[in-house]
Formats: sequence, C-alpha cells, structure tokens
Amino acid sequence: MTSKGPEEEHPSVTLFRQYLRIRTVQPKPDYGAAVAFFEERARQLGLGCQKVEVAPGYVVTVLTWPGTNPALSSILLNSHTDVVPVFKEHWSHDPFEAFKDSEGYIYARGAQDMKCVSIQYLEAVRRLKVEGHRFPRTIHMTFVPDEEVGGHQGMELFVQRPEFQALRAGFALDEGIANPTDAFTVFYSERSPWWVRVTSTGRPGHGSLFIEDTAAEKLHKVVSSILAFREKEWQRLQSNPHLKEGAVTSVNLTKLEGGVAYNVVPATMSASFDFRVAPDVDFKAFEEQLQSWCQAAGEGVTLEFAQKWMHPQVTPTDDSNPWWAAFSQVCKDMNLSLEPEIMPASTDSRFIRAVGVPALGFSPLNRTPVLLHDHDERLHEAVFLRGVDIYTRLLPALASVPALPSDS
Ligand SMILES: CSCC[C@H](NC=O)C(=O)O
Ligand SMILES: [Zn+2]
Ligand SMILES: [Zn+2]
Repeated sequence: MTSKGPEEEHPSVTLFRQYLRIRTVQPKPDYGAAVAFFEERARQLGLGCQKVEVAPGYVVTVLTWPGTNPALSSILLNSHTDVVPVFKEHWSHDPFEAFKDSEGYIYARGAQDMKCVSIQYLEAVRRLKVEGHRFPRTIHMTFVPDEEVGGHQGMELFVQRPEFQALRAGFALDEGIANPTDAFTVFYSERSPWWVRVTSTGRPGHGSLFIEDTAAEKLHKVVSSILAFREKEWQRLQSNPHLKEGAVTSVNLTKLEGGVAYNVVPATMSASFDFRVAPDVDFKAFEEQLQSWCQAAGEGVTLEFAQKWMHPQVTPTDDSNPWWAAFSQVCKDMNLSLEPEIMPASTDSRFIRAVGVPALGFSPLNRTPVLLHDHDERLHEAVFLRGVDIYTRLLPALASVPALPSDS
C-alpha cells in the first residue's frame, strides 16, 4: 500500500496518529484516556471488551473477536500502552503531536515502541472482519499498562489472574524491534533482567589521611571485576559474527551512590548494575560468581537484587512448534525474511512465556532505524501500513492452526 497526500491520509494512519497523541508517558501515564480509546475501538469494531483492574488504576483492556471453535485455545495479541519519557528539547517536533513530514515520517514517542503495533493489530482485525472472515480460534487483543517500568503493575499481575486463564491463550505475539535492513527481527526468547546493588562498607575518617579498608576502595574492586566481565562478554560478541547481542550477557554500571563531603571518607558506598543475563547461562553459578567478586573485594561488601528474573523460556523456532510453522510460512509466502534473535531487553513476553504460553516478539517494521526510547522516534506511514498487511495475513494463519494436543 502506498502513502497518500495529507488530504487523503489512510484512515489507519489517522487512527495511529490519534492514539500517539494520548499522553501515556511515564512516569504519569494518562491510562484513562487509553482505556477509553480502546473501548471506543471495541464499540466501532463490534468486539467484546473487558477491563481488568490488576492494581488500583492499572487496567488491562481486552478486546475479543470470538472464533468459530471455542474448544480451541486462543491467539493473544499483546501490546503495552505506556511510553517512555522524552527530552523535548532534542526533538524536531512535539513528541505528542504525531507530526507527519512531507515524506510521510510520523514523529512521536511510541511511534515504534509500540503504539504502531496496537493499531496494526486493530486495523488488521477490522479489515478481516469487514471482509466477512471468521476463524476457528478466538483472537484476544490485550492492551496493558506499565511495561516500560517493568510490567509489575501490568502483565506480571495479569497472567496470575483468573481472567487471564479464561482467555485460554495458546500462543502470543508481543513487541519486537525495528530492523534497518529489508529483514524483520523476531524474538523467541529474552535475556533475564538482574538489577544488582552492591553496597560496600568500610572505615570512615578525615579526607586528608591514608585511611585503610575504605568503602570506596572495596567498591572499586567489585566495579573492576564486573566491568572486566563486561569487556569479556563484549569481546565474545565482537569476535563471533554468529552471535547476536541477546546471546551474550550484558551489564552496565548505572548508579553510584554515597559520600557527603569532599573531606569526609564515607563509611558506605554503593554501585548499581543492570545485568541482562543470556538464557543459556547457569543462573546459580552466575549468582555465585557475583557473590565471589564481592567477597574477593573484602569484608563488608554485600549485594542485593532489585530485580532478578529466574524463568527464561525459549519459544522453539522450528517446525516442531506449529505456531512457528504458521508464522514463518506466512512470512515465506510474503517474501519476508526473518532474523530470529534473543531480545536484548525485557518485555511482557517474559511473563507470558513463564506461564507456559509460547510467544514471539515481533514488530513488523523493516527498513526502519531503531529509534525506540530515542529522540525523534519516528515511523514511515508506508512501513506502518505494510505492517497492517502483514498482520492481515498472519492472523488468519495463526487463528486457523488446527487443534493441538495442548488444546484439549
Ligand atoms: C527489567 S524491567 C524494565 C523493562 C524495560 N522494558 C523496556 O524497555 C527494560 O529495561 O528492558
Ligand atoms: Zn515496548
Ligand atoms: Zn520500551
């Protein structure tokens, strides 16, 4: 589908831009407006609409297109409604205006991550419904809050609720990442987020003296050990062209805290690290490694976890997985080349996979620079519309996967 002039904008693009203007921006997202938006979509499309308040003020909206065979498990199309903050001064256009330039690029926070996908799902369903199709499996679209801050008040709670069980999800699609080449990235697993704070305690005193056994000196040792590990993983990634970012463990030092004055040696200091642990790592051994770096630094060095995901799951990407077979066959039929990878960051897919539902992370955005969380996040309207076409082919195939042993 080609893009059109401003006077004849494709209605799917107009809807996308409307949604982009809703300020669901962390840390104070306007979730009420987003829920109202999806309720209105349900009304217009004639879909079922259920609101599940998983925590006070945190509503998951579920839009449902029933299938013809209720005995079969359903297809879950998930998207989060919140977006990350902006540094407005670095943007060429107001990030909440959904400005479209003369070439067709739409600038907005959420243009890639992941308001595009929410509307692409809806517009594919609308098209299929208008054409009079019905499929054996029910399609549920879930619009969830809180993903950008960890999903703890969103999908993490939702998967534990009876309302989630009642959806009987057999397979899920969730977000991926844009791909600057002609290919499309698809994620079959994720690294596990481990957020670690190392606290070091030591002898305090006057800043002019050679104090021994200081908190800073010991913290420095741990920081060095962890950054050396980081370098090792980086080299491993660099030296092997077959390894993709998600296949190695990453770590960044993201916070340093402590100290009160230039001339007072503090008794305590801490360093915080964002680890993303690759799915093939032995978690027990890795935690022991972290502990031993702390012990090697000296007395009074401890670590605590602010986040420690322990359930990495891999969705098979071979024909043993009928969902993958259906998904990849459509891509083949459409001449789309896929690059299966492990998601370097963390999405709601980890909660979905952890309750036993296979999931793929897929945002149908190729020929698009990766601008999620970046300044001037933008998406070309033609790429957006092509994504609607892709879901229009994927949904019939997925919702027609024949009965599986797991369905009974
Ligand atoms: C680990 S909880 C935070 C989740 C967040 N997700 C998107 O960016 C991320 O940092 O990956
Ligand atoms: Zn996202
Ligand atoms: Zn994000």
